[in-house]
Amino acid sequence: MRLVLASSNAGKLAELRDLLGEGITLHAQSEFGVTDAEETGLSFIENAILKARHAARATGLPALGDDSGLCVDALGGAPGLYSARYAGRHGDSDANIDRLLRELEGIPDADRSARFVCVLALVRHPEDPLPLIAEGRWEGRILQARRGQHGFGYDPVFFSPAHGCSAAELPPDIKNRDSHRGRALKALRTLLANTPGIDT
Ligand SMILES: O=P(O)(O)OP(=O)(O)OP(=O)(O)OC[C@H]1O[C@@H](n2cnc3c(O)ncnc32)[C@H](O)[C@@H]1O
Ligand SMILES: [Mg+2]
Repeated sequence: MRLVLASSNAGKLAELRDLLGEGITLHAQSEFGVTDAEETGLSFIENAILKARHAARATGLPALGDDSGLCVDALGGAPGLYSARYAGRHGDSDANIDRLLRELEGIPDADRSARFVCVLALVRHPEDPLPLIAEGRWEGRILQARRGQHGFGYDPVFFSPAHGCSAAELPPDIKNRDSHRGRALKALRTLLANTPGIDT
């Protein structure tokens, strides 16, 4: 199955390519010159569907949208949907992390709980009335300072109690097994296996 990934995030593309494996050939939307969709949704689900439909329309291929983000309890769930542009410039992870650490200054570890959320939406064509939707979450807390070199985005400040380290200290295969994206993709694979008419 050929699929276009409705994302311009290289970190996501690398992880989803590893996770999808051989059955599915994943094309980055940039290969078709597709520009980013306007993320006007008020939920991760709406944005994931909107991105997938946009890429399916532009390429004529089935499309996979990934809308994800970091939700911090002490910030009422922020940065959430706005994780990519939390500091004002889209995709500037360093500035985003700096702002996050500033907002949490003085907050003790016990009150820095957070979770990563990833929603995947697969549409067979732009008007698909039944997109396949899968969600994954990863519970953790925000560190006081960056740790680790792996991954992307907020990984250096996301501490996973289940692993005893930050997401950026995890080797890619362990992160892919246990992360919000890994969990969402596992759920999507189950949906795909039980959906007639989609060959993977
Ligand atoms: O919309 P697309 O083109 O997919 O790319 P994007 O980077 O804008 O992606 P989102 O709108 O879904 O925003 C996701 C934000 O959450 C962050 N994020 C998502 N998954 C992450 C992960 O596994 N590790 C660290 N940060 C992550 C990422 O850095 C972005 O800042
Ligand atoms: Mg985005």
